[in-house]
Amino acid sequence: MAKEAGPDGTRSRFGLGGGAVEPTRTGVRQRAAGAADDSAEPVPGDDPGGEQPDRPTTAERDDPTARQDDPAALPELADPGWFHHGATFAETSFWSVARRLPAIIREAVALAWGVSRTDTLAAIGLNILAGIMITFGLLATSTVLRELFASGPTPDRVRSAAPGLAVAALAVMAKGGLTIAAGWAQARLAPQINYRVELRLFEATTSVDLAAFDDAGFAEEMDRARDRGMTEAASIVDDTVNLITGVVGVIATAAAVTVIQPLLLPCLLVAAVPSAVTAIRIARREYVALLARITRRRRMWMLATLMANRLTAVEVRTYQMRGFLLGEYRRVMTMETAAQLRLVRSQTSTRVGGGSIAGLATFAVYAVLGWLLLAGVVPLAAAATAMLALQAARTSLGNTIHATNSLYEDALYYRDFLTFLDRADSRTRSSGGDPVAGFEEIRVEEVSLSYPDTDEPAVDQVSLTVRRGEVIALVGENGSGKTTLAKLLAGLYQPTGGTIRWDGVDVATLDAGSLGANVAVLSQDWWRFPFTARQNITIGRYDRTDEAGPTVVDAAKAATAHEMVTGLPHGYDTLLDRSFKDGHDLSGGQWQRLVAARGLYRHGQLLICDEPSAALDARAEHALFQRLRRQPDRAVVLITHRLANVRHADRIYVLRDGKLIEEGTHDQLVETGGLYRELFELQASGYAE
Ligand SMILES: Nc1ncnc2c1ncn2[C@@H]1O[C@H](COP(=O)(O)OP(=O)(O)OP(=O)(O)O)[C@@H](O)[C@H]1O
Repeated sequence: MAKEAGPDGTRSRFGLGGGAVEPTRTGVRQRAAGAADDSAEPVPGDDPGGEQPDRPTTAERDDPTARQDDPAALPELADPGWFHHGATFAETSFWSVARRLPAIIREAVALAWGVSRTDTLAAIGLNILAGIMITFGLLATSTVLRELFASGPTPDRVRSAAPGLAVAALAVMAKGGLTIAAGWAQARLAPQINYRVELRLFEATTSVDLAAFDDAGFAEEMDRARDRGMTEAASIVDDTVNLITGVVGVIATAAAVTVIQPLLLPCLLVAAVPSAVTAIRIARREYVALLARITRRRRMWMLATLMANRLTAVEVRTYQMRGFLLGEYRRVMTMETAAQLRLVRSQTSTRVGGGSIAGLATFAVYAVLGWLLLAGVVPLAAAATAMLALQAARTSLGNTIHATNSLYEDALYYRDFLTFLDRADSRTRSSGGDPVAGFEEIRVEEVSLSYPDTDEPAVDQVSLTVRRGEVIALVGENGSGKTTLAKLLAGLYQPTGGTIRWDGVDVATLDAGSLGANVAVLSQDWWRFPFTARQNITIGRYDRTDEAGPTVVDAAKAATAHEMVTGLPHGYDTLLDRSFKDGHDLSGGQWQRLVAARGLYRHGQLLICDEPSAALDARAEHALFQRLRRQPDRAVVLITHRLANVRHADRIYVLRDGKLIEEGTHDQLVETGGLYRELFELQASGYAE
């Protein structure tokens, strides 16, 4: 564990904290003085290079600045989330790899078969044929040597060796040609697999329930699947073909060796085992180390994105955050680099140990061969061919071990991808349920929602009614639950309590897709989609073919975006992304007009507007709210802190701490007195003064 001074010259926690540095079976862990012994916590398997996250002491947790200057002290990174992967450690032993290998190979072949049968057959079949050529070549070489070492005049010996020589040359040529053809098929598989797998990942990420994104574990798994898991699909197929090629090579040479001298076969195996064990240990360490470092790596990516991003560039400069961000980055990097150095050190010692044993084994093999030669058990020509065969076998064995090693390692990452897909599937609402064409009335009955890992519900037993043709408003202070309630109404979240009914039918029994098709949301957290202005408006109904709903221009006009868009260099076809050539950007308010146009173009029967005018100027805001007035064919749910805009709502619901505390028209609520009146008068007083 690194104990040296940090980049800013301060001493590490181990020098300052007064706690004991506690060696564990798996490395070194800090035990703070007076802190409870945490040795009861699970310490998974064999940790490469002592990869244990440091945990903050109670005092450090209470005072986040306590370890501020300490490069090894990153309390936020001490999240022991990776302990959840404890089971993985148990599954990475040598024997469990050996047991899992057939299943991995089956999976890889099925993956390849799924994208192209021809290429799969060619990649495997041609490599097997190439292997057979090795046996032919070796046996022909043996014949050639036997003829050459025979007694008689040289020209006669050469003449007798010529047919064998021709067969050996043909075998080499055939092997070369077959290997190239197999390589072509193998190379063709990779892009096809990548295409299939990437598509599968994004099909999953775009279909999971929104709630999954509130779960940090899910986000981490998604990052792991994207970062490594997804890209390993093509690798495991590649590794499998290489493994098959290697095994075929070993069998081919073993067959030749058996013909020459069967006693040499066990020697081959003895020489292979140490290398195989070493390679698998190294792969295992690498993977386990990555698991342990994943939180830190995500933190680094996040910081890297903040420092190299056009969207954050302004704030980074205006708040002069450069020093802070670089400091944070250095702190994480210091830990990350130390972890990598520890890994490299432990990998090297494993390699040294394994390499020495492998060297001894090879020496033993050559000694046995020499003894057989001296004892006259094998003639010279056979011994010479055996040397060649052993050399070829060693190469094939080396390739086999390398392929096994890569296959095993890549399969661990690929399993992350598969695990993520399973997790995503379990968090995706299954399609089905009754289709829904619209509604007359939506009833929210005693609905609650608690976010994961929170104590208080964000929405707490709320009941309300939205009817077609009405405008209702949700009002309340920050964090009172308005947006959460709106997301529940939009079907983006499933209530953790209570029921939402569309015309008396529980939405849980309705088809989620057709329910969503009736909803349009002008979200508070809108995104600047890097497409053209037209696409930015139509993206919410990109496949609309009928005349239902406004045209692009009508929607843009209603949102006071039309003139702004026509003023762009290419009008509606202007690309709104400055990071591409001819790309353009808009002001915050201009973007919000476009977002409003997007919502109006979508033409949902239920239109939810969450702070739709926060960035709009007075004229644009006025125009937008005129448009959001009562319309017979749809219901509008308005969320805004500008209470003047909700005066005309049919009903105003006032929320506090997730609970519904007031309900009525503007006049009724002002008349009754309460939070609404207080907030309204506060705003009105600003204008009156
Ligand atoms: N994704 C989330 N995960 C966990 N808690 C959340 C999440 N989103 C919101 N919350 C919490 O739920 C509560 C209600 O948040 P919500 O966004 O619904 O409030 P709001 O009334 O819309 O606030 P504002 O007026 O600031 O937009 C808050 O305490 C907030 O911290």
